[in-house]
Amino acid sequence: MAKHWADFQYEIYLNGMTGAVPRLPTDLTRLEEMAEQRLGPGPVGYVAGSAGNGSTARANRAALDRRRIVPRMLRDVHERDLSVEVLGRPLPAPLALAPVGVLSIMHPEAETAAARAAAAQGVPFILSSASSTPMEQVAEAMGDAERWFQLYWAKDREVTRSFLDRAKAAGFSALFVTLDTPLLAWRPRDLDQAYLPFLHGVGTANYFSDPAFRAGLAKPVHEDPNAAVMHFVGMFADPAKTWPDLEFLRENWDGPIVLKGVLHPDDARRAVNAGMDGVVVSNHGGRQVAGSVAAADALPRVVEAAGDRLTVLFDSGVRSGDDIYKALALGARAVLVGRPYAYGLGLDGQAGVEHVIRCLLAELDLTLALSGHSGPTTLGPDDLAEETV
Ligand SMILES: Cc1cc2nc3c(=O)[nH]c(=O)nc-3n(C[C@H](O)[C@H](O)[C@H](O)COP(=O)(O)O)c2cc1C
Ligand SMILES: CC(C)CC(=O)C(=O)O
Repeated sequence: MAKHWADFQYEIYLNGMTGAVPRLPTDLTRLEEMAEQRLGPGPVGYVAGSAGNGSTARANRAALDRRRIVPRMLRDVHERDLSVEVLGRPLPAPLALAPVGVLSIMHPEAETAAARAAAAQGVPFILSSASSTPMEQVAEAMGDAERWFQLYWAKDREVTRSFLDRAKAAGFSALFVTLDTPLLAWRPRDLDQAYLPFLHGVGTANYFSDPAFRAGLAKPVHEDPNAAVMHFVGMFADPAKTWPDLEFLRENWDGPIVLKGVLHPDDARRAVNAGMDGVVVSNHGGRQVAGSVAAADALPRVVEAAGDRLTVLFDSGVRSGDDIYKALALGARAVLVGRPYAYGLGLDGQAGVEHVIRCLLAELDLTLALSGHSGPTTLGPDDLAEETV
């Protein structure tokens, strides 16, 4: 019998018999405020912030909230199984941790703690190129657990080649290429505090440890760390890239390649033509294009364009199990979650990230069961109604 993630609720109640209550809230929307009180406005502002006046991030939430679940009754849900296949891999649940850069601003154990949490719960961890921990260290902490690598497609081809080689050698099985960040967006919350984490003693050790990256520096990192950061800022992404450039990645990566940040159905068709394996329908959690379409509103059209030719994943605004349910009903195979686990990490390290994963999946399990589904595979658009205000 598959694991029932919902059992977490009775574990919490039973622990309560000895006076223990969860160290973190089980409504994950409360984490941001707690994290800000504990960790201060700079780091939490960076994590919480978004592009422009925040309208994209708000639209992400509104698009999920506007869709309502239409539960079905009397459908035998006593045995449930949340497992799905993603990119040819069996996963225990339709969830992965999104790539989030420089996690050392949240916790000293940074990506290592988050990756351990993912491994402990059986959820894939997507490591950011901009990790504050070298990818080999993160991989070692994960044993043989499922890990995927997110690529910022650098201007310097040798850095990209080096990252791909390192990721392969470190056992990352899939490549997520982020397309929506050819430049860093206008982010007022960071600009108003003049806070860019890379310049606050954090650096991005994943680049700084890379021989091809270091070869481009005039001075060693320790002699001029700010110059190294500015070199990173100038080269980590390449606004000159176009669709034919994907051939280079296809030639240099044997495993699945997923394009992250696709919102237009024509771009999904282009992904198919370029031989890609999947897309993440995402607007980067509202952090890139101010005024962008909400990710959940873009999802159905991308799903339709992809047909069965691409694995369609989803992120941007997911804060609860019912949000995951809605994204799956709109056609996503699985979802990624970003900020909630970053706050969990900041507040309680590995245990905090595990708490976030367990809350999301317990709530998903219960939402499915209470709505008449024994697993994600039977969900469809008919399980949702759209509120018109
Ligand atoms: C602090 C922070 C850093 C991020 N860094 C990266 C990154 O390095 N690479 C990337 O592809 N996406 C990055 N993202 C975007 C996430 O992968 C994901 O698309 C987004 O967080 C999803 O929205 P959510 O935070 O509402 O769940 C970052 C997001 C945040 C909040
Ligand atoms: C710009 C990156 C290095 C990090 C990122 O993706 C983000 O802050 O959203």
